Amino acid sequence: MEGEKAPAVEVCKGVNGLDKVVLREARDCSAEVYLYGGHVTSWKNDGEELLFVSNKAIFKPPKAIRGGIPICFPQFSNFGSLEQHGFARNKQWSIDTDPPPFPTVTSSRAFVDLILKPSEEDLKIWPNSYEFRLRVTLGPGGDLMLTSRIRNTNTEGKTFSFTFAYHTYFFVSDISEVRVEGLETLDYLDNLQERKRFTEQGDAVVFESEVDKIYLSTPAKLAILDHEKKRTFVLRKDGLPDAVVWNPWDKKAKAMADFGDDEYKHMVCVEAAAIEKPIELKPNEEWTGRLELSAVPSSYFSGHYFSGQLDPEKVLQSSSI
Ligand SMILES: O=P(O)(O)OC[C@H]1O[C@@H](O)[C@H](O)[C@@H](O)[C@@H]1O
Repeated sequence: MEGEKAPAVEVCKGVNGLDKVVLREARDCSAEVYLYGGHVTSWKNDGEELLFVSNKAIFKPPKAIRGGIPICFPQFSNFGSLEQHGFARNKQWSIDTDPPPFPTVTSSRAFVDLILKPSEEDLKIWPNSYEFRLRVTLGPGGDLMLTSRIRNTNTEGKTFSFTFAYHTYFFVSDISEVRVEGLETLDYLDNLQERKRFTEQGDAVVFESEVDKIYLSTPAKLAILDHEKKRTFVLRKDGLPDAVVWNPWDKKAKAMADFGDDEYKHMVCVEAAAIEKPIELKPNEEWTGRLELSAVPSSYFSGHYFSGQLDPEKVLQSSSI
């Protein structure tokens, strides 16, 4: 007997009674988005979790959820006077029931539109009116797409600028066997060395200790290869020139209250971002930043991955941004 099919979009309660939206697609693919933070906390293909969320994550305002995809807006890190990574990740978002049309049509039914607007209190901290619309879509093949549209709704002719990141925590089986490709030969600012500028020397980014770097002017496509799982995450991004790579390693892990001591072994943050050149919006102007994630089997060739290049066969199988 066939059971009742679960809905493609369902609004329900998550941890601590917080509202969340569950998106479902065929083959046990799903995603979960909390209205608190407009925060994606789960993305599964074939029932397997692809994002990292800490066992110690605190699902309670005002602390941002540790893991998943926090949204950093209107400030990345401490690049300004606002709180670390801005306030969007610890605000209550709403479901946008009537979003303006999207230029690209999706064949997916599994999507949700969220919106964040400033309250009177928020305006005291950052005196700018804006509408931040976030669409989260789960594609029919299990890909996850996030589209942010930020509009300046200041009425007094005031331009504002902001920095931004999709602070994505990927689940990996063993960080010491992970490599990030697409960033080789690029310049980066090293957060561990007073944000001095260096040029990446390795043929990929690998992890043997704490890493906290902001790569500049990065390509639209990046890959994270998980050797043990033989899985590659492909990131495609648009409007987001920079990419942050972060793993806290053992010492910083111990210092974080909402992160397990050994959990650094099972996560890596690769964050599609706009940091070096802040986005400037005149009144009524809108900016769009898109991230598309897919998980594909890794290609293996004579004991080595195709270094520096993604396997075109595999990459072409997933839809383009
Ligand atoms: O603890 P938070 O505020 O979520 O930040 C986590 C990390 O986020 C990364 O994006 C930063 O580059 C790191 O410097 C920071 O430690």
